[in-house]
Amino acid sequence: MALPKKKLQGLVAATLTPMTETGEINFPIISQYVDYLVNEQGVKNVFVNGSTGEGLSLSVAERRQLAEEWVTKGKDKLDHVIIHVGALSLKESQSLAQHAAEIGADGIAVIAPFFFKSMNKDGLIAFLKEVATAAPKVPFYYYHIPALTGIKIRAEELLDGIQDQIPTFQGLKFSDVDLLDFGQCVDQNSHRQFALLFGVDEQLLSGLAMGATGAIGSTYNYLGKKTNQMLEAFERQDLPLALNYQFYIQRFMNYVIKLGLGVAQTKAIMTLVSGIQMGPPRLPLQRASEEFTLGAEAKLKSLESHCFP
Ligand SMILES: CC(=O)N[C@@H]([C@@H](O)[C@H](O)[C@H](O)CO)[C@@H](O)CC(=O)C(=O)O
Repeated sequence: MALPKKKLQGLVAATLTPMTETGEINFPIISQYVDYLVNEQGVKNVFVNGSTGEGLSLSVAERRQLAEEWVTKGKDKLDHVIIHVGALSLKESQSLAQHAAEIGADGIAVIAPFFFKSMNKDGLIAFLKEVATAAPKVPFYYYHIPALTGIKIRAEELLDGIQDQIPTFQGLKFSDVDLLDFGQCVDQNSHRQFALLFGVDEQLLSGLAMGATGAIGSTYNYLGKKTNQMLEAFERQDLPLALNYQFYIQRFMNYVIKLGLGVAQTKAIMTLVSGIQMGPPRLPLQRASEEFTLGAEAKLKSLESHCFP
């Protein structure tokens, strides 16, 4: 059975894909990006080519090259580099999984195919199993994000008996607000053998209370430090302080969600906070407006002085 070299826990940044003004991947930025996450945000795990990373908007060749860049530049700095290898084509997904294994990625994750959809567990498991088999020594994570895939198969149902089918299965990325479903996944995981990674950043404290073992999300790129402080407070059972951090994060997220938060806007926020140029998103997404960026900047400044004077 494939076991992670170290248990995947804590925060995992769903990385953005830096792009040049002409829409090409800006590979030289990755090295700086790794150092920023580790040194400024205290985040040592990354999830590459996911939703935030516009993975499904990249070509297979680009996805391979980007995965390689993160593994190479993250060597001896990052604890886990998880590569999302989900695709609509099983063949593409398998070739990305095989490639992830060849370059020494720490794990692979797969989203449910969302054009021709499997309406039942058996079809989805069969697809996931075929992908996992292409990388038989690499820990496998299922990426549950029903709002984007339209696949309504509950995570608790999928998890039930999954390791009998997919021996490399190591955990779940749960990007949904259904805490009943998440709670039932935790309940099934009584021996804590799987990583159950919560994916709704603005509600992470609820996920932790239900038993999340870690979290994957876009905001850990630029709010990793604050979220780590929340995790520490929760660990010490200092709930008032943990709530204070969660409310800080929620106030900001609530503000930007109302303005229309997506990958383009996350790129703008990350550029603002880190100073690293993330560039525009790839079409059909369009870059964030200047008004959005100015608003986000002002909100961050005012929150900083009000919540942590
Ligand atoms: C729908 C979506 O993009 N969800 C994000 C969250 O991190 C999300 O951006 C955050 O909670 C703000 O709403 C992640 O769950 C997605 C993710 O980890 C990924 O990029 O693969």
